[in-house]
Amino acid sequence: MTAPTTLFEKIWRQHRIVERDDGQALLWIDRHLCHEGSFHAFDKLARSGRKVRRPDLTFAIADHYVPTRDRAAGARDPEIATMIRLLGENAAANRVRLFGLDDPDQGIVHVVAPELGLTQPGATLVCGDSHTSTHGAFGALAFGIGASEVAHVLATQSLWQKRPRTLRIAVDGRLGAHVTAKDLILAVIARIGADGAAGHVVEYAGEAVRALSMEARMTVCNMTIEAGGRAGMIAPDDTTLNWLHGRRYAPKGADWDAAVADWRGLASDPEAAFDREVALDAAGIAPTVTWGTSPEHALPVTATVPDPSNEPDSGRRAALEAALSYMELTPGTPLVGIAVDQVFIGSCTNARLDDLRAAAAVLKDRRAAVPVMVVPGSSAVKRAAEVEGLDRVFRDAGAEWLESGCSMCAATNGDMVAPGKRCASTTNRNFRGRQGPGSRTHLMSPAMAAAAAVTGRITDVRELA
Ligand SMILES: CC(C)[C@H](C(=O)O)[C@@H](O)C(=O)O
Ligand code: SF4
Repeated sequence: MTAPTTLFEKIWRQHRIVERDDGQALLWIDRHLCHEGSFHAFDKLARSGRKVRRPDLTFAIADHYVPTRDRAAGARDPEIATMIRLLGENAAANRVRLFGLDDPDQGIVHVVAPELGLTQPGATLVCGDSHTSTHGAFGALAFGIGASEVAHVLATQSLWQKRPRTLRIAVDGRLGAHVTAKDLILAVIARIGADGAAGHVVEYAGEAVRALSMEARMTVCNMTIEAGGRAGMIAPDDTTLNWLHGRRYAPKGADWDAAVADWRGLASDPEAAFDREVALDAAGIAPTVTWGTSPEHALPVTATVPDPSNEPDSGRRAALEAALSYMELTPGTPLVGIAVDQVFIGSCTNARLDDLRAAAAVLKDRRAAVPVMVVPGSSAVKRAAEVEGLDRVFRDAGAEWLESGCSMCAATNGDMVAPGKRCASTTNRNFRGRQGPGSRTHLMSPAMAAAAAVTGRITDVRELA
């Protein structure tokens, strides 16, 4: 009898080329995704006279710098245009498949790779981007890496990694009406803290997680990094296999059957031990929004802005005070009713088809009271949404329907929230200045962001008449 093992351990062992006594292992990497930020690594590779070792396992996708308006004109800002051009040049020089600005499959790397079937159960997948944790939703071991690691993977298709610890987060019971994966993960982060999963690979389990769609699972795994986690993962099941079947890069025919036979074994054994376990009750989770400048500053929308004077630890008290002052909020103010200047529906967290459907369901036959940008997660999501008429719903509500990319999530392409303005956003980070210098961000689900659009205030979508 072999000892019971976790899903993480199974993938780790299958990819380990060597493991040293200090816990560092050299891992084989099945998929490497690159966006515009990878130019440093390509430079390093070129300077050492090397080429990409496995161009067939490397994919380049333009997302952070792409314009969301008037795309045919390209990026106007020369520095931004250079970033997009460099990705294309580096991909071409290394015979790497590029999904560039004009590609019908362009989109945010963490939306596009799953859509194309590049993300597969049991695989190791890396990208020079922290939200690579998204891909763990398929039962892959997927994590973000730094620039020198990107260069290492480009050159060798392998990577040294320190063995992480394991944390299982079990969410049992059922989520209530209008309570989504975004609320679930914000509630998790509020509970364990922005560094609560540091050094750990998180496996999400439990009835509420099993009930989530693939899109929703990606939302959960995406934000694992906001709890400091190395990676997030969910064991593959019928939901995963049904979603993946028939996608462009998914195995076909007999290869599919063989892959499925392997993937069916990818679950933590019932007796497998985790370094830590956390349990939550889904029924206790309300629509959740952030009030501060860290994703852990999240509360049920029915709550009030916290009072730092209740915090006994002086360091933490000062941090809360600073967050409130940046956000220009007063302790005790109900979250419901806080006026927002604009709404952003987009990002690798919440701009898949399901997310756009949820936002459109709220905006249907209503008008937005504030400016709203809707940026689909990929060009394919955009087309699919248009087939369903979601673009009409958004436009009729007065929202802008734009081209896919990271856009106002990190404001790298120039789409920004103006200083001092408050944005209800479906993104994953509410750091100071994240959506532009001086911007104020409230994270929430697509349905909640749509509700905020309708009233111009933070609104409990369950109460929207
Ligand atoms: C630019 C990129 C490296 C960065 C990340 O690592 O996540 C970005 O995608 C973000 O969301 O902040
Ligand atoms: S959408 Fe936002 S979080 Fe996702 S990769 Fe782009 S900038 Fe990062």
